[in-house]
Amino acid sequence: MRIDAISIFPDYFNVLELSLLGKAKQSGLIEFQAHDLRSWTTDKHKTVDDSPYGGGAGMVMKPEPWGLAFDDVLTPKSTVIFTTPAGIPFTQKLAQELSTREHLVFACGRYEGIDQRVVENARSEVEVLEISIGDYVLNGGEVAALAMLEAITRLMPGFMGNAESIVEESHSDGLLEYPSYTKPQSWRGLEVPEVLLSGHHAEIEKWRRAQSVERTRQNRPDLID
Ligand SMILES: Nc1c(O)cccc1[N+](=O)[O-]
Repeated sequence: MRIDAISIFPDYFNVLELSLLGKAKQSGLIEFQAHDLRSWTTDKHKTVDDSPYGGGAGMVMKPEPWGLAFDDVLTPKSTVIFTTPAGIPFTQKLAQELSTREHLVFACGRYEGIDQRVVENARSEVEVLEISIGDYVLNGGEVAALAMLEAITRLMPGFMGNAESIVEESHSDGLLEYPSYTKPQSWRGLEVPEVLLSGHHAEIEKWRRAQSVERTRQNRPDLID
């Protein structure tokens, strides 16, 4: 998979070198490049924003630099992801779907967002998704892109050393993950649940399933229809 990220703060993505993603890049599983949107400005001040039509607070990202950036970066097989609070919810299911795409382009807005014509223009050429990671306010789309990048790339075949580890995770089966324990067996007077020491795999699976359902009921009743 090829992944590009376009931002006025491309250094945000340097952190990817530290993680498994760095190894995936080295192994050739993923090609990643972050781009500075200002590379596509044409004035000496490298202007990327202007005041909003219709008035209102803040500034809006101008369409021209984005259009020139997409002209250079997009291919017919690209999927453009605008990270925005106004987007569809990012879910494990969506991460799974996006993990099979050939080329992802993350468009990271700042200020009050990107001129909507940038989305419309891109949509006339390639697949475009406006995606949100949650109902809270960030200063820009870079952090959201990093979260999505991690959730998507770790699902790619060959990315995680132990493929099983991505099977039993929260949200992989619509439920939250069961609680986990490791050595020591007793810690500050707190014991590991007996069933986990029994070696009885059927009973352990039954207990874990019940724990997942109970944890989901407590923390995410919306996931249980
Ligand atoms: N929530 C938010 C934001 O405030 C700014 C950019 C992207 C997002 N998001 O993806 O959720």
